[in-house]
Amino acid sequence: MPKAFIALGSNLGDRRRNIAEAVEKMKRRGIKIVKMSSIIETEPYGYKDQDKFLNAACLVETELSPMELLDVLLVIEKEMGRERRIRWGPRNIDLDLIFYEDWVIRDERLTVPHPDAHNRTFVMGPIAEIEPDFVHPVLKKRVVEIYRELAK
Ligand SMILES: Nc1ncnc2c1ncn2[C@@H]1O[C@H](COP(=O)(O)OP(=O)(O)OP(=O)(O)O)[C@@H](O)[C@H]1O
Ligand SMILES: Nc1nc2c(c(=O)[nH]1)N=C(CO)CN2
Repeated sequence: MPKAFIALGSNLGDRRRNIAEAVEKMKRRGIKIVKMSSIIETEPYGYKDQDKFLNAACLVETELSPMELLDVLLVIEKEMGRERRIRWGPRNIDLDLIFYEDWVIRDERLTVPHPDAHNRTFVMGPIAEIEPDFVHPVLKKRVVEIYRELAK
């Protein structure tokens, strides 16, 4: 079954509960959670004037196509009442599709690998924790190496 990595983030409301709820919702929609990273607290990236985030990542298995998987993630965000206001601003839940197998997708609705993931310690750290040897299909580097370079 195809494998994908999903990054989760929350900086509004009960952050830990929001992450747990999003994971439950993915399971209920038939997405198999193979590995779940630790949940870490991180300083806001991009738009800095906001509260700290909790971030995590999971490795999933799914028969959904990348676009179908994205749609499920967007539905879950919507069900959880997420409102889109500021780019890179506060949110109760953010679900990003980071990798889907070793596919490279450049569609107007979906870019995989996520185009900024390699610049984010809060994405590379959790993925490196669960699957350090996974190779970024564009950069051709292991995620643990990308993470180490970011953390320097
Ligand atoms: N790999 C991806 N994962 C999630 N969304 C994506 C991806 N590639 C493109 N998108 C598109 O991005 C749109 C906006 O996403 P979102 O509001 O979460 O952006 P953001 O969280 O502010 O920024 P970022 O994606 O850089 O974290 C989604 O509706 C989706 O169509
Ligand atoms: N630390 C951290 N910063 C962020 C995050 C996030 O998940 N974690 N998500 C954002 C939305 O794109 C913007 N900034």
